[in-house]
Amino acid sequence: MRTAYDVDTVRAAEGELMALLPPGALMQRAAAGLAAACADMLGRVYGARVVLLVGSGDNGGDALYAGARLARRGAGVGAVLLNPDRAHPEGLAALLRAGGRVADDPFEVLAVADLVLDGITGIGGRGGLRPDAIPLARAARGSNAVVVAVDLPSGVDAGTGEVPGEALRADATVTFGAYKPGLLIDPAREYAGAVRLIPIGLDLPSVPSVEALQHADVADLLPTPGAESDKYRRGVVGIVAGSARYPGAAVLAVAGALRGGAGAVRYVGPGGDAVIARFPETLVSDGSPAKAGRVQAWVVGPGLGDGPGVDEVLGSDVPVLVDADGLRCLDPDAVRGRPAATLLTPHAGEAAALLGVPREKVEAERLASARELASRYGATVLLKGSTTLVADADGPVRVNPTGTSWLATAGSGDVLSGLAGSLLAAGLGARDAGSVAAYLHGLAGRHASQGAPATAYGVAGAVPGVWRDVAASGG
Ligand SMILES: NC(=O)C1=CN([C@@H]2O[C@H](COP(=O)(O)OP(=O)(O)OC[C@H]3O[C@@H](n4cnc5c(N)ncnc54)[C@H](OP(=O)(O)O)[C@@H]3O)[C@@H](O)[C@H]2O)[C@@H](O)CC1
Ligand SMILES: [K+]
Repeated sequence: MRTAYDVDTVRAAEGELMALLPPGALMQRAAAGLAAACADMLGRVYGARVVLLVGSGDNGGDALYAGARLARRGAGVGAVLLNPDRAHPEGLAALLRAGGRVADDPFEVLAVADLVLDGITGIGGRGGLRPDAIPLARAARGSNAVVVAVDLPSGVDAGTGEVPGEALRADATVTFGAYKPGLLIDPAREYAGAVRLIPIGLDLPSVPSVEALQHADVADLLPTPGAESDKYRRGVVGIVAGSARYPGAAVLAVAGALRGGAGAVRYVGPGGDAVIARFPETLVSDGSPAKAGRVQAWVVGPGLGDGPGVDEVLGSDVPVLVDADGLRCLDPDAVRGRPAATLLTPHAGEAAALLGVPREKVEAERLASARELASRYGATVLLKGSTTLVADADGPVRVNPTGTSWLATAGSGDVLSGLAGSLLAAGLGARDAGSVAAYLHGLAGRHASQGAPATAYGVAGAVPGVWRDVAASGG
């Protein structure tokens, strides 16, 4: 599991550790790791041209000490001090002692740099880059240098992944002690590039604020049929989807559900013929969900239009996944009062409609939006996007690391809802079902596309191969 901690938690752990160590020791650990990472990226340190962008806090101190280490190995290091009176004094002294210097003309040195270290702000930064820093960040980005962010790309919000103004775009970020949520959640994540974590000995709590499943975690969660399992014990998932206008959604949701580990898939709705034509193993009916037979979880909504079924399914006593058209007119009290789990799977536009805010606000504030929805509805919320989030009202939010922009294709969400519903029916809790489904779906999207456009049907078809790969990595 990859874990990320909010700023207060990191600072508290830092405080505890600093009390046990000689002054400055922690910053030296950070700077040593940072300098080593820069040396790796440079290949050859001797003769390399390194520029430090130095703000007024300890983030700038890290950059100065790392610059001193690189200068001692023969790099030409120039520091651009955004606020000369407040640059970290010991760090600056160390740089000058090692042969580094303060740059006279920032743009001149940036134009010829091999590597730029962004030490403008780290976890203490507030409110995006300030006007004096913006041209420097742009010049760094516009140069041929490798741009390395110290702890975080300056200008992004460490705790939320929000980017309140302009921020520096890095090729890589070297972060200390723990990932911060902003390194995993868009839009900030996009600014970080490849992230490298330098352990500095922080003692962090067992519960993070954000976590990302890795292959082995997913392998442990995948349902596997026992020797005694029959189709009913493996779980039956019911799909209420499709309409005369959108029959394909029914096929795609069923396609996802058949790949998700449930023992059987019941389909309820007007798309039965299309479903059977593709998937003869589906149990189809066109009456009401209650008459379709027992299921262990329901999926309701993909391509449903104004079709019936949402209220009836929400009135059942099994886990329910609500997607797409099912999310329109959702009554918070009806969801909150349910005796079993509810998993809502909106994209940003649907989440915005549920929250009564513009879509842009949800896209800019993904973590807060997912949490707010989860809290209003007393449900688990899977907010789709390039970094899909799965949130409950409290507890760690899961962020999916496998997404690909090729998944932004028609019908892809229908496959995801079927897949997640099937995992619910197989017995996974809503958070696990949502995050495992997002993980497999993201990988399946990558496999199906191989760098070219993929179809939703192709994504569903790629799930078994991905499942096998992931399962093979389990312990
Ligand atoms: N935690 C750990 O375990 C370890 C932490 N370490 C390091 O310390 C870093 C945190 O250092 P920090 O607390 O000094 O804050 P930091 O990020 O340098 O910024 C604050 C300064 O910036 C200013 N400022 C604010 N907003 C701004 C803006 N938008 N644009 C420009 N300036 C802005 C603000 O001053 P202001 O101008 O607002 O008065 C203040 O002076 C952390 O990220 C890591 O790198 C490691 O060394 C060791 C282990
Ligand atoms: K930084």
